[in-house]
Amino acid sequence: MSLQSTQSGDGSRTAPPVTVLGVPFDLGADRHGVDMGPSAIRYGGLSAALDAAGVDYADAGDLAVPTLRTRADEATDESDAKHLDGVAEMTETLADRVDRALGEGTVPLVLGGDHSIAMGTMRGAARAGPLGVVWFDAHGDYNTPTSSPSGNVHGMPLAAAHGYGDFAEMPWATASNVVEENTVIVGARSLDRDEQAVLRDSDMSVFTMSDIDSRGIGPVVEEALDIATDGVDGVHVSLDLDWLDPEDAPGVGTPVPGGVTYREAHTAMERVADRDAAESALRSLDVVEVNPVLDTRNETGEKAASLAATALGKQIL
Ligand SMILES: NC(=[NH2+])NCCC[C@H](N)C(=O)O
Ligand SMILES: [Mn+2]
Ligand SMILES: [Mn+2]
Repeated sequence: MSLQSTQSGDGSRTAPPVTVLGVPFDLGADRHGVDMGPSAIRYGGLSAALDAAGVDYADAGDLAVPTLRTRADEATDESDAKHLDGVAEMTETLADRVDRALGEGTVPLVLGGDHSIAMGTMRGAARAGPLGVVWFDAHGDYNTPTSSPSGNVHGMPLAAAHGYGDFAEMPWATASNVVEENTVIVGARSLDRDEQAVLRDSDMSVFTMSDIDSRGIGPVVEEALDIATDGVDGVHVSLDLDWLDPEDAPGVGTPVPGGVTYREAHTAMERVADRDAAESALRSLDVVEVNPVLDTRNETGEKAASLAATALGKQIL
């Protein structure tokens, strides 16, 4: 199976094609509406942006996953993490679909949905071999059912992928080829107390907003990519739209003031694209947490579309 981009006869690089997968999933979060994220990103100009980037893509439509709406009549489960059975079903479905997209020689671009969908993307992508992760997020998403203050699984996907804590007993949730040393969180500014302790002691790297303030977005993302790609042959990039400042991206369920600007986010995605052009580093990408119900005229959906295209090579000139 070839995951690498191909080298054309004249020596120029041809980027691998992209499979767009919508995952209208919201069982990992409290705020209704994030299930409409894939529609909002598509309506926000995704295909035009990918065309402008010269990306060869196919939109595979939306995956069939359970949602708050389809489960409205069901009693909520009593566990510390809400809707874990629904998350398990989504994870399995998405992992298989991502695996298939990779097997076809494409890079999956997964549109969320709340951030728990990254469990499925990483589980699928990691089947192809050891995987680094760059997690652009206001949050650490390193809670467990025991430590979570909310019980919302969108605050847990990184811990789940690593099989950390309670997740050690949930093999369905883990992505065993995700390498902890190659896992990097960028732009964190809202960490729960237990998350702080775990992240400090772990082999992961965390660049906070204050690192970005003092060093600048470009150098921070370059170092994050160095760490994530070191010794592995692919990275998963996960872009939570709440990474951006709520002034720039209001359509998210858990906004945190003090985030990166839209321009800084583009710079970050440009660095991802540059690294991919040089090293074929990008195995998979997900763009999550866009909630059009909370948005202003689909501003966040449009920005998500544009940022995704930039990560896949769209340039200004
Ligand atoms: N992907 C996200 N937006 N996660 C938000 C998590 C918020 C908080 N840390 C929690 O566990 O509930
Ligand atoms: Mn997140
Ligand atoms: Mn977040």
